[in-house]
Amino acid sequence: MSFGDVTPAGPLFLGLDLSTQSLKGILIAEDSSVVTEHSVQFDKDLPRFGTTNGAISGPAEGEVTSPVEMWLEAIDLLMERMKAAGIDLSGVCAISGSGQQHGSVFWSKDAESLLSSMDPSQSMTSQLSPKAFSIQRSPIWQDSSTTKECRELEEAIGGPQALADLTGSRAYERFTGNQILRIRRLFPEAYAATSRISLVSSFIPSVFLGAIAPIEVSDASGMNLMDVLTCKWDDKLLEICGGPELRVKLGPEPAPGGSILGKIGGWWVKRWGFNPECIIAPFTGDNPATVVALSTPGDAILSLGTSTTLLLSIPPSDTPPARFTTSHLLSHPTTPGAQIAMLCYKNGALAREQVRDQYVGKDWGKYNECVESTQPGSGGIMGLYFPLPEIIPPGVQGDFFFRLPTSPSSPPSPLSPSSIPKELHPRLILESQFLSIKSRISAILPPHSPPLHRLVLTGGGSANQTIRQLAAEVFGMNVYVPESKEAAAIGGGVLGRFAWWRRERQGEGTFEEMVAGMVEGVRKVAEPKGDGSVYEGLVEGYRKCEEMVVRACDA
Ligand SMILES: Nc1ncnc2c1ncn2[C@@H]1O[C@H](COP(=O)(O)OP(=O)(O)O)[C@@H](O)[C@H]1O
Ligand SMILES: O=C(CO)[C@@H](O)[C@H](O)COP(=O)(O)O
Repeated sequence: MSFGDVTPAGPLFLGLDLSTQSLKGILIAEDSSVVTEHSVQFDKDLPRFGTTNGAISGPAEGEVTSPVEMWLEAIDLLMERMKAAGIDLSGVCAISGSGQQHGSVFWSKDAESLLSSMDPSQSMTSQLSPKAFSIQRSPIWQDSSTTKECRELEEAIGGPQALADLTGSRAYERFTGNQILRIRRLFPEAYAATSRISLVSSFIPSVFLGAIAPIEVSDASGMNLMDVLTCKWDDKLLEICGGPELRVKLGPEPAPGGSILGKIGGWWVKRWGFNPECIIAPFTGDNPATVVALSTPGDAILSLGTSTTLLLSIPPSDTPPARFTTSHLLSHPTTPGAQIAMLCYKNGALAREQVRDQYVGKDWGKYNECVESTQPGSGGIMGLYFPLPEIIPPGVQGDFFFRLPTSPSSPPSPLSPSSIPKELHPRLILESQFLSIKSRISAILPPHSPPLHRLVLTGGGSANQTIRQLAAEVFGMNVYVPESKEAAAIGGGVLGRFAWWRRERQGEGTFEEMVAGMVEGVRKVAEPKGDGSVYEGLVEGYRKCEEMVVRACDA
């Protein structure tokens, strides 16, 4: 939806989400209602980069990158599309947003001068790329090439639990500190030529500011470089991953959400008609931004984008929450002392899409018919699908099928893929993906937490009513969705609004005070039928199948 040459009066806030497959731009009003949405799909709209679902695999084993020039060109194109839709950007008071987590951008020594002197008659892409970057293809979260670096980091810091206690996570291949360690080892010249390193979430505000922005606290939690409780860089981790020069390359200590990084650069005012008083606030990771947009105490948020990600808000407490080697704890983007518990799966929407294409054709309608024509529990068959090396459980890859035993003391029996009826696969992947999450939720909830009472879905897959209904059945919760499935971009708009709202109050006020009394922007779309006993009874069976998959992959 977009307005012609009439843009609503009143302050507007632009939220951007630079995710794996696309760049989304959402304009929201002061009450966080959506005014207009636009997007750029990387594969379809920018085919010259040759990405598949926004990424390039290889050449090294496990290597997955995205061209930074593609991200720049997507921003240029998004602005063109918003202008063509008649959006008057002079009403935008603040810009913030989100980026896919863990991805890294390596700026060259010419970057700052190039950023600060862009000619409004030229595109950003033509002026910044490739000269502003010492590495042209940015490692992203789907990369799994840094297992060796992960083990080195854990050993140097005292083991996976010690690293999780310090940073909120054990070492993960996609986490930026391990990516930096690998780049420093394999491409020392490029590393030496790097003046600054950004996350995707600090890369975007840099181009709006015309200067390199600091990394934001919540997204910094996805690097294995920051103390998750103090929100400061940890010198020992920096030394291990990037040497004595890394602190300079990372810039200042991570910036909290709701702060003001500066005003928009002159290039944006002259080329696109932004108000010179428009402020730029720190962007955050797409998942923390989703929490900003949707989180209400007692809600579980499930993002069904390229990654499947479960998010739980953890309020401030006198005792820091436990950290685990099987999940993530992130600092909260807007509330000091609060955190976010996160489970993240690499085989999310693309795995579901692959099952759709392989067994029912490129048609979500047919996919849904298969789900609805098969029974809950799939007649005792379990299917686990990991086309990419998975994060949870770590390192497993391939498709695995089992028949659950009738006796709880017996193990599941492996089945051959050829024995599985084609029409069962759409249900099998949804049930196993959701059962994996269901089997882990209670472990990541802080002790004495109130029971979760709602599941809020977002991301591309949340548009699918069949998936919504199956989620309600598996989790035994009422399912809600926001006005737009682009919660990360909306969260970005809300972050910009928060920075603007605080400036209006001379820097005073909390995020909770700002959102208090706001209309909740979610609606109920599904509720569980029956007593949910089918899926409660399948959790242990799922766990046994997963254990067999881990053993088979370790063999
Ligand atoms: N009707 C649908 N049913 C299930 N999945 C869908 C549907 N529509 C889109 N998707 C999935 O949504 C994914 C894109 O989600 P999105 O949240 O935009 O991704 P990201 O933000 O990670 O780039 C696609 O990979 C696609 O498979
Ligand atoms: O790695 C993670 C979180 O740890 C992923 O959630 C990325 O942040 C990608 O996000 P999407 O493209 O799936 O939105």
